[in-house]
Amino acid sequence: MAASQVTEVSKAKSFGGWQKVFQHHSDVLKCDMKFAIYLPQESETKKVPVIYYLSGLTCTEQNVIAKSGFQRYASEAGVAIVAPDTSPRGCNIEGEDDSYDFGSGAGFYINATTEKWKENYNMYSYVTKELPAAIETNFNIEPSRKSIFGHSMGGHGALICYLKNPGSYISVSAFAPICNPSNCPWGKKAFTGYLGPDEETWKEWDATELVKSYKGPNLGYILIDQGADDNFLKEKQLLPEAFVDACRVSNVPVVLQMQEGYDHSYYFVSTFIGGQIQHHAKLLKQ
Ligand SMILES: N[C@@H](CCC(=O)N[C@@H](CS)C(=O)NCC(=O)O)C(=O)O
Repeated sequence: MAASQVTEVSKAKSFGGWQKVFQHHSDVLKCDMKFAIYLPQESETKKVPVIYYLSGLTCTEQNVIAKSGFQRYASEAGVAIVAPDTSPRGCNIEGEDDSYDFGSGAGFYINATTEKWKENYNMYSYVTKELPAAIETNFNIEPSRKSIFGHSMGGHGALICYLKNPGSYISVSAFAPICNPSNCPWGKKAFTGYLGPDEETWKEWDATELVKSYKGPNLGYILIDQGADDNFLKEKQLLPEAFVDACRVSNVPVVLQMQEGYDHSYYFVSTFIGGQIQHHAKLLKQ
């Protein structure tokens, strides 16, 4: 079955629009995938802009739709929000379910090159090409008006999708992104597994490296919210200062909002998701 053939799994009315989940077969991941889409009421009568949301480690498409309360803000702004799963599922790769930070639930939104993972672990192609094509075929979406954001591993995913496709996404933002995976334990483990030990090959998948040579347009600024009491910040998994320093060097506008007292959880994401959606909506509707 083609990826554009989607089957509805669930639907619930929310703030005048619909929170739906669909399933389809992904050719680039060679497995069945679920994704969530929130369709605001406007989409019943006209094409609406879309914001892709990439989730963090251990998540499926369910976490953000159940925990962040984003539907209120998406409805007010008249934008659709698409939330894919975080990795291929059930591929029968030895060890795929052994750890929370590698394999299932931890696709890192890159294309793997190592023998063991490259058949299935192509989340970058999935979220930048195959999924948008399926969304544009099936829903009332304006293809040229899309933005991207995400949390933690997904915040980094959003940054690399934006930086590797100049002009494709109107804006990007992130919650507590893993900013410099080549230099943190989560990233080193994932990149060694998916890309192999040659760190030179990691650079094209690391936002802090990519921004150093970014020459594309910036309609707005890159917006990052980071909890100041986030344990993963203290453990040096996130390294936002490395990303901000690299942006300064290449003159890419960035705003890092340190949020006093907040941790890494969905209590933090739900507090600031309204602000990030409004940031995107303003640029998407210009
Ligand atoms: N389970 C991991 C942490 C995983 C984690 O914090 N995941 C975040 C994204 S990086 C998340 O969104 N978890 C799911 C949730 O809170 O609903 C640990 O205990 O160290």
